[in-house]
Amino acid sequence: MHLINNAVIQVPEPVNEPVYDYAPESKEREMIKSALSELSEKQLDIPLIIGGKEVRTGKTGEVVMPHDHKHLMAIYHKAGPDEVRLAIDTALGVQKMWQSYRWEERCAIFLKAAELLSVKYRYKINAGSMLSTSKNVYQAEIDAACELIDFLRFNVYFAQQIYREQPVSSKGIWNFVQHRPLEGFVFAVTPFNFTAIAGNLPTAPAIMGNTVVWKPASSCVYNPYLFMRILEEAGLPPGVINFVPGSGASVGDICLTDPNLAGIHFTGSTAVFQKMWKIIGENIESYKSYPRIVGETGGKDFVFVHSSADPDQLVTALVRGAFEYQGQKCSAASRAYIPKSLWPQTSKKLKNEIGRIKMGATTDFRNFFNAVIDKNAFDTIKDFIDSARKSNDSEIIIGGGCDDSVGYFIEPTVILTENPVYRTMVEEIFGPVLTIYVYDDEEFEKTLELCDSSSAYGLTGAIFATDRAAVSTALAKLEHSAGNFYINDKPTGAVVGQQPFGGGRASGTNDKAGFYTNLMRWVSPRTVKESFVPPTAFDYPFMMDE
Ligand SMILES: NC(=O)c1ccc[n+]([C@@H]2O[C@H](COP(=O)([O-])OP(=O)(O)OC[C@H]3O[C@@H](n4cnc5c(N)ncnc54)[C@H](O)[C@@H]3O)[C@@H](O)[C@H]2O)c1
Ligand SMILES: N[C@@H](CCC=O)C(=O)O
Repeated sequence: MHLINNAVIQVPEPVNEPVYDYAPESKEREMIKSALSELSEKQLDIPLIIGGKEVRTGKTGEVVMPHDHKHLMAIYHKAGPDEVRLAIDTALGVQKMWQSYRWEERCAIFLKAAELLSVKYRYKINAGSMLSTSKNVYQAEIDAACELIDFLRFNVYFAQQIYREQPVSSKGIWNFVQHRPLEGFVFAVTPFNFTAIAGNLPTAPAIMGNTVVWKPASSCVYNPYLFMRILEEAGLPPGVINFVPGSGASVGDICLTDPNLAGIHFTGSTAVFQKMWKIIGENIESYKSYPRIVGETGGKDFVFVHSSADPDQLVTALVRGAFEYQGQKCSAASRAYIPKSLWPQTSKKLKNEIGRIKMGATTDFRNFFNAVIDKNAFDTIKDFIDSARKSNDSEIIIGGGCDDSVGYFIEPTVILTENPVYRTMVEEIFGPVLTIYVYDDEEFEKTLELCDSSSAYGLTGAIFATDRAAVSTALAKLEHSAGNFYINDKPTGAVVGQQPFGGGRASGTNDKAGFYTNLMRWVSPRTVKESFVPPTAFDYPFMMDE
């Protein structure tokens, strides 16, 4: 029995989790160092978790440190068809049980998980992120600890907001809307680059009462597994979220063609999302209800500069926006439009600043810059750099070096092009490569139009200008170019509850992660009308005898 009765309960007002700075001599620095040593020394054997039970298939993959790829951190078991079917059946089997929980009771579990992350597991999850995905301590802190905590606390709050929003009732009747979970299971498919996103995609539907099959990215299994254990410790009943690492297509094809598929919650590349959507389209007659399709995908994020911009602010934003986490953020600045008048001082300062970046392992806290995620990413990014080196359209003006002998290291790289549709100006690279196009100052508006039309994506973008009219023009001309638009700020680093995140065009369905609009996708509202004193005859008054 799950009953909290005789109380209108309110979830705590969320505030963003404070970000620790890990300064030398600080307590948190000491704690993270000790978590790093502990995790470096131990090898995990990561099972699937289905219905709360560990499942080991013997078909395994490896988790290595990207900045030291000979260092094995874990092996993980991969799901085969039988395990995927078991995970689906389990999710379906516990649906009634999970839906019998009052929403406040569900929320308590996720609030507890947030608190566990904040106080008990903060250093462990950050160390996991630093070692298994090569994030420096600050990047790990803002993601694996703070953003994930924020997702949990804010989503619970938004769930309450959704449940509270009710229609009016006229005299003699009482109307209400019940936000039912979806019928069937939700398939959560998560990317490698954010522990927070990996944690949010299965938990957002679960907060709204759904049960989930969760497939983490093969290059990011370690932290999702740690988080799965935290959810269990927080009291998540077995089977509500089923953790099934494995190959994308082999897990995906079974889940996507199951008649009980109620929705997909995806973040990853545009190509994979489009493939999934096609499979759903091809099978549309077979589902019990129309699957909700929610996907946040790739980007070709821009920094657009007006001649009135402050060069110091601009260069800092370019360095952070393009090169934090080695450019492996969907929001990373990967193309910039700079007016001729500002180019000489901007290019000089950019070279100086990038020259100060230290690259290496995440365990050395002086390194701003670490490795890219894996061999595939290394090869793809290197290929873009090699082809830019050969092309007549482009010139590598900073960086370009690649070395995978110890870790997957690619230098922060800047390409200059005179061709505004050169491939690195329009295609997503997902690595530390920024391409710059220098335009004539008087062609500001024309170049804004070019920025808007030249790439298929619409995720993030920024305008740098001190002239207010220029800001207004950019806001208007670039209205559909970015779902997250920044004025005099880098295009990365959205904070849950402050800048709801997501983009349109080829960048996704723009349901905005960490906002009530996303949670609305995981419910199917039922409207109920009760008549207190129903009429007892059909006649209208005008039909009465005079
Ligand atoms: N818009 C956003 O909010 C956002 C956030 C983070 C990352 N991203 C995007 O994610 C990409 C990088 O992440 P990635 O390399 O993990 O992306 P990816 O598309 O390679 O993989 C994402 C997930 O899809 C799975 N997958 C692959 N093929 C599949 C298939 N056929 N069926 C089902 N699942 C399949 C993968 O195993 C992984 O779990 C970039 O394009 C980036 O822009 C977008
Ligand atoms: N929300 C993050 C990006 C997530 C994608 O990788 C940001 O705003 O930088």
